[in-house]
Amino acid sequence: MRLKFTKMHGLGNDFMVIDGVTQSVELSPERIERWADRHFGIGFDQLLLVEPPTRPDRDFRYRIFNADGSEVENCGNGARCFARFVVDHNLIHADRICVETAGGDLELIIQDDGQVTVDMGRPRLAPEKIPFLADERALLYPLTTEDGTQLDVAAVSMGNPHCVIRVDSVDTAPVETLGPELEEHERFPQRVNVGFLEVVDRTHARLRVFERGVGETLACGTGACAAIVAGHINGWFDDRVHIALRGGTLLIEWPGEGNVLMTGPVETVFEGVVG
Ligand SMILES: N[C@@H](CCC[C@H](N)C(=O)O)C(=O)O
Repeated sequence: MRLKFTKMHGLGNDFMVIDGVTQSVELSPERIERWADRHFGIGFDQLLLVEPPTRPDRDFRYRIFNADGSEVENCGNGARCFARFVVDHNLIHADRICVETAGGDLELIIQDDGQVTVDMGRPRLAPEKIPFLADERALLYPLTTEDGTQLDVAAVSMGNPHCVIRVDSVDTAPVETLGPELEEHERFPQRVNVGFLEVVDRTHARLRVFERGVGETLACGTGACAAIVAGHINGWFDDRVHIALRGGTLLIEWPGEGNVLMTGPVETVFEGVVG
């Protein structure tokens, strides 16, 4: 099987993007894990697969696989790359693209300056929708770590699950230790992406994310949306927030209800063929 792919990134969160509309694609978790390897493979955080839609009101089906081979529901930085990819590969001629994902529908809007805005849909806050084990919905939940420390965390689904912890500084946040521990915490039955959020002021934030199935990445789009939603419901943010991730900055807009909008850049790195 010789397969054409494109290497892309959104703020350093990098992707192998495959056109599954004009090519027949056979994937397995082992093959994805091998390709994701940064020494023996192509190297990426997620593999994005473009497929024909299963519904007439959608342009494409957008599938996402983490570097560990697991298929997941949503990827925000990937959605921006997806929009650029389908236009550059002449799979569609439009600047507004509707896609279905396992985590819900998204609308992708290509701006005149090349940035892409993604309508990420509504955040889900009910514990059973995340999923998160809790008796009732709360703004912050007490969560006990292995060493008995009690943290206050927010739990948000942007189609995929996120745990958000407010920290004084992302520079000293225990991402490498607490990230993997909370990713597997028993109260998140489908594992979770763990965000460490520093509130700079009401319109600026900093964030590091330990992603489920990958490890710490340079940026996480759904993680940025989840962090701003968590901060907004707790009264820390206004409706438009610039959020700085390790690889660059996203604009997140959410007025406290309805859909979350995320705007940011996209880069194509190279085209390749894998055998
Ligand atoms: N990098 C992504 C999120 C990718 C999926 C995530 N690791 C998960 O397992 O849910 C983004 O930009 O949103």
